[in-house]
Amino acid sequence: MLELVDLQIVRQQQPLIAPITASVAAGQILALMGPSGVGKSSLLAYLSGTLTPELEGRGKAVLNGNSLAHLPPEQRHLGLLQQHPLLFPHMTVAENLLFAMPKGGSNQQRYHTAQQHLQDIGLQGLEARLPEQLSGGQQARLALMRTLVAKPAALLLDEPFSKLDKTLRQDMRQLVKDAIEQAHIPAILVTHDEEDAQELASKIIQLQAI
Ligand SMILES: Nc1ncnc2c1ncn2[C@@H]1O[C@H](COP(=O)(O)OP(=O)(O)OP(=O)(O)O)[C@@H](O)[C@H]1O
Repeated sequence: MLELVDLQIVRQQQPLIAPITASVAAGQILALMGPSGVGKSSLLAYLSGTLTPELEGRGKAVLNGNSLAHLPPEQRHLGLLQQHPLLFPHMTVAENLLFAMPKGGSNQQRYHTAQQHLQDIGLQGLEARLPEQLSGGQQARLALMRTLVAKPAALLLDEPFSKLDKTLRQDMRQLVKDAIEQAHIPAILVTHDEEDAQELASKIIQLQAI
């Protein structure tokens, strides 16, 4: 469960948005919508501990009983998916997954598990390729899987479908929805797309500028 209490983004002592309060249960998605520049990405950055120093976050975020503000970013266990797939360009498809997978077990076992994950996202046989040798849709699926194998406690999705065409977008939506339900973790989706929000989210918040 992820609870947000009076979250706000502030620039030079001036709040940019009206405070938001919401809770997101495991397996569910909260969508944040609102005009460009209102502060949607900044809210996600505040949660993940990567907010630019020019901006300040206020309010409380509690993930499974732990206040995020009390944890350094690397201990928050948040998975982040963005518009541009986050993949190491010099690593193969398999290496990208193996890097993110929990350590332990034999190399052979780990490689076998990675292969199964690749099969789940239709990338079987592409283990040895570099990310640049994948299509946009394949990269998006690999970036999603790479985030999930790290077993995040919650997912932050910042316009993750906006680079995909209509059909791929539909496929990715379904994949993300199923993955969040299966991993049983809460997620926040930032989007400009009404359809994304309607199809995925159990709750939609329109951020209001002030
Ligand atoms: N480094 C910075 N210094 C000062 N202001 C910044 C900085 N980065 C972002 N901002 C401002 O913070 C506000 C919120 O930006 P943010 O990217 O969170 O908006 P957004 O709602 O995600 O926009 P979009 O929908 O266009 O992606 C904007 O007004 C932006 O100009």
